[in-house]
Amino acid sequence: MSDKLLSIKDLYVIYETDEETVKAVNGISLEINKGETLGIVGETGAGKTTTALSIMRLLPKDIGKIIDGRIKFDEVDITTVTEADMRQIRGERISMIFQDPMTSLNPVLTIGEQIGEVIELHKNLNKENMQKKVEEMLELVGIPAQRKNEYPHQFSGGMKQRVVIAMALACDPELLIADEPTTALDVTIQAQVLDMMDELKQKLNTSMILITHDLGVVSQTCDKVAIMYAGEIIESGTAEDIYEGENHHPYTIGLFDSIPSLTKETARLSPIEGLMPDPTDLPTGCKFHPRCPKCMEKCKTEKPKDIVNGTHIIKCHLYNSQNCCG
Ligand SMILES: Nc1ncnc2c1ncn2[C@@H]1O[C@H](COP(=O)(O)OP(=O)(O)OP(=O)(O)O)[C@@H](O)[C@H]1O
Ligand code: NI
Repeated sequence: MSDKLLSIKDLYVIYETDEETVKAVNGISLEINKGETLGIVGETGAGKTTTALSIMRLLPKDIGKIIDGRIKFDEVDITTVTEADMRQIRGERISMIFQDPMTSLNPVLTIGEQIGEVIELHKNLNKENMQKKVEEMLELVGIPAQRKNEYPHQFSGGMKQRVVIAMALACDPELLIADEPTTALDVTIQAQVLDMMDELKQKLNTSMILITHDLGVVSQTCDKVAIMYAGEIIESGTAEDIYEGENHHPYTIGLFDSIPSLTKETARLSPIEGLMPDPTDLPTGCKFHPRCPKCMEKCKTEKPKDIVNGTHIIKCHLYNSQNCCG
């Protein structure tokens, strides 16, 4: 049975200007099956949004370039498909919630009008059915249908985010990419929106990519997790591999240590020391070695390979095929 929906193989993406070449994505591979949710986790600048924009083929024109690799969505090769076909895929089969969702709402249109616009683009409905669909979408995200005549400023941040999610789902996409969908919200509202996304995923069987800085955020929602550092996936696996597995990449351990704790008041955040490397001048060997507490001599010169143990993959010299990965 092939229920593979998206597969990315050895993808390399750069941003090229006259002054510099930013190596944003450096050889990532991943797969998502139908109905599955993948979390992509990493610090700022890791290449998460670039990966999402590559799937949508919305990299900034003339600057952002896929220089190698394949992106296959169902049977379509995203890297070579025509712009006309891509336009149809975007919005009809794949939709994306952008990193700054609050700005994706138009202040002068009602919530209902804005959801209606999305539906109109993709579905041929008469006025009455269109209104029904708008109401259905609002209720799906937990907003009473009668609020469709209100304007964005009458909604709280969390409610606006629900509207943005309703718009993204209005075309019944097979894949929803959510780029930091809750970062702008406070912690309680964040949890509510995530719970809702979790429910939607069960109900609609939509595949999802959930992008976040915070390993804690994806734990309840994701089937699989990919951890990105300097444009590479340095560890990936099922949620169980990542949250219960014994062995981890030192960077993943650092991310775990920096999850804010709600329960332990005295717990101090221990963010990973140092900064993400300059993407125009990446370190040799393992890209994490300058920050790695476990750095060995060979990490400075030799690129680590993926060490695979079933579904769990770690790119680190600490492990080899005998002792990985748990
Ligand atoms: N239009 C652009 N031109 C040049 N460099 C860019 C452009 N967009 C992104 N970059 C660079 O590419 C790298 C990857 O950026 P990307 O936005 O994919 O990271 P991210 O993981 O999504 O980070 P964040 O968590 O901050 O959103 C960064 O070094 C970033 O500065
Ligand atoms: Ni981003």
